[in-house]
Amino acid sequence: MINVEHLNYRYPQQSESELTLHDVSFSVTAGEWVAIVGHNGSGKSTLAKNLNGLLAPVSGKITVDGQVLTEDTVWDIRRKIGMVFQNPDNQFVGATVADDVAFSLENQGVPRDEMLKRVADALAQVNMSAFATREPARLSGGQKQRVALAGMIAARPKILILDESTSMLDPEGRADVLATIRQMKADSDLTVLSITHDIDEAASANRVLVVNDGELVEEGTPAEIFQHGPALIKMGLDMPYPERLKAALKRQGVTVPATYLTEKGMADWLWQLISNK
Ligand SMILES: Nc1ncnc2c1ncn2[C@@H]1O[C@H](COP(=O)(O)OP(=O)(O)OP(=O)(O)O)[C@@H](O)[C@H]1O
Repeated sequence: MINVEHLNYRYPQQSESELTLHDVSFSVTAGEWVAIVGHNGSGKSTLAKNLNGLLAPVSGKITVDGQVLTEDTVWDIRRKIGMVFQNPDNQFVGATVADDVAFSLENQGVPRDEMLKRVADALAQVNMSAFATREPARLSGGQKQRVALAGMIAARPKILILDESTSMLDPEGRADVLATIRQMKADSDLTVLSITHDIDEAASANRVLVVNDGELVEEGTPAEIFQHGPALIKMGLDMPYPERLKAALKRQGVTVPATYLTEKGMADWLWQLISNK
């Protein structure tokens, strides 16, 4: 669904010898959920903006749903990609929350009855029905992120790119959004690319890509990547709780399993450890 080959990108004010993205190549198959992690400033947002043509690379090739990204195809490609940014303020166009969620549907020429239904359903999914007639600018950061996501649910893009779009939500809100995305994936063959510092969001992905200083340095399943323990912090991820507990036990001289443990796995292992004493 997404294919990136030898992508190089520099901002106009950078010198010829500098690159913000350096020789980045990866593929995402249809229906896959890929998380992109990396420390602040490593180039993740720049990569996302290259994917939908908001920024044009120095060199390299991007193919989205079989179309090579060029000046001629950029509008077609943008229609297939729904993007939710960390700070959705700049994305709001409607006078009310409902207008805003409806905006892309109007552009797609969706009939009015269906549009109203899709908007109501999308707002219900993100628990924002009560805010339908409010002004988007007056909402809290987390509410804005929910509305931006509702816009994507209603628009039904083939690809959803989330750029730290759960960062302003509390843990419960984040869990709700992840559940909503899982539901969207179950309803259609949605491809998801999520840029995140949140370990639960990364754990929801099929695959994790690690970006460091503009280069793709590693990729693996969440379990493979999480085994890095404390090094995860350098990768821009918060360390998962079982890994933090494992590190603390190891410091106390306890022999801990080398494999990645989920919270349930950790509870089972601890139970066994205590039972054997
Ligand atoms: N508009 C811009 N002009 C010039 N340089 C920029 C611009 N936007 C970002 N950069 C620089 O490009 C590099 C990569 O930034 P980018 O926002 O892509 O990183 P990121 O990994 O998404 O970071 P974060 O996790 O903080 O969002 C940084 O050094 C940043 O300062």
